[in-house]
Amino acid sequence: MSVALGITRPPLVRTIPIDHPGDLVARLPQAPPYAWVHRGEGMVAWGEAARVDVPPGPGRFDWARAWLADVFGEASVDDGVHVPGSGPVAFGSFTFDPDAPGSVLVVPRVVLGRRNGRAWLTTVGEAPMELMTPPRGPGEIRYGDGSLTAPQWQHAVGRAIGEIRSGRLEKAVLARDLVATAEREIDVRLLLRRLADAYPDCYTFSCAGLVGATPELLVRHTGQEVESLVLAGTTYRGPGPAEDHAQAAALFASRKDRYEHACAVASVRDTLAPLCAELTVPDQPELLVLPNVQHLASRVRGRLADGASVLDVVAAMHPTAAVGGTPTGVALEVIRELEGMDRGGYAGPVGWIDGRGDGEWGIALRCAQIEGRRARLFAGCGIMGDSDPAAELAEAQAKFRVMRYALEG
Ligand SMILES: C=C(O[C@H]1C=CC=C(C(=O)O)[C@@H]1O)C(=O)O
Repeated sequence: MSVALGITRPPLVRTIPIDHPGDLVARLPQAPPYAWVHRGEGMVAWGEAARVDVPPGPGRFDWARAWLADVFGEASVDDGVHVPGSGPVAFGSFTFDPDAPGSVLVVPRVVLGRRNGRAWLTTVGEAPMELMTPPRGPGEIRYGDGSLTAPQWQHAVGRAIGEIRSGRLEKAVLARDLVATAEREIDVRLLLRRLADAYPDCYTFSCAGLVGATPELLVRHTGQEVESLVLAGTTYRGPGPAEDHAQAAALFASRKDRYEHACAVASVRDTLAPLCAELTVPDQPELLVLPNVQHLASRVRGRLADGASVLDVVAAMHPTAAVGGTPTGVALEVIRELEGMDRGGYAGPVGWIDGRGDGEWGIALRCAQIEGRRARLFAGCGIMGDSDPAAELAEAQAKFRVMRYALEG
């Protein structure tokens, strides 16, 4: 199963402390970038020491774990920093649908990281020379419908509402896609720059062409500690603080949004509880205010009962009700029946894992799959029995704003 590319064996993975790397995103050379950045900290990476397409199917996380054990296991590691993210690291993106192709793991050749003010540089084998050209804008962007037009999607939402009212399920998250075509090849570094600057409270990510700024942390794993930020229930930003406040108050008072949120929290609680010796789930959600929308948010914290890695936890948690629905199995059937598209990596787990099993994985939201001059943008909404299709469409448009801004500036 060994797939390391062009690296002498055993590959030497060396991590050294470094002084002030400055802005992480600004240090990316002209190579397909890997990134996980939150409030200026995290990691950026480039080059591919090893890469694998994870075979689709129900055993994909087990397969990924075995691959990682092989690749990390054969490395000779000299880690002078010893923090989560130092030493060998893999970035990964898993498709939403376990049966869809497109899940990938990559061990970059060079990683630049910063955590709690400490910075490091990891190299696998000889660090490649890379061009430090400034990113160029993509020029004019044209948008077209993806799998469904807006009216078709509203119709699908209406059908989901019918299924919910008939008692088949309680909640389904329906998404749609838009296709953007740029004048010139899209330089992902520019998108990362804009996302990290405009959405510092989100996790700006890039992995194998999947790029976005997600507010939803599926799981952070540090030693035995795990943390998840559950989001569901959305309203708009007002034009000023008073309107913002009124929108937020209406969100907290909305039965539909509170129940939608409760479903998402329950799905996370129920999957984490058997893995954890301790688990804290807040009674009430808090408010997460982002530049485009406001969300109901619950921070769930736990202490793992045994030595599960972050990927074990990801495998147990995906898909949460924030992107699938309740009950999960029926929601996935309804999504397949009504959405009319393959979600690809959208709403799937995206993040990184290190050799100790620590890592951070988000749910790939507010994102696009980039290929050359083309970007496929995704946005979805939690549908409940009392949802209004027009309001859900407007919510999806607000969520698209993140990637539209990344492309257009
Ligand atoms: C499915 C998405 O958002 C989820 C996360 C937060 C709030 C959501 C909502 O209110 O519908 C969704 O559950 C998306 O952004 O594509």
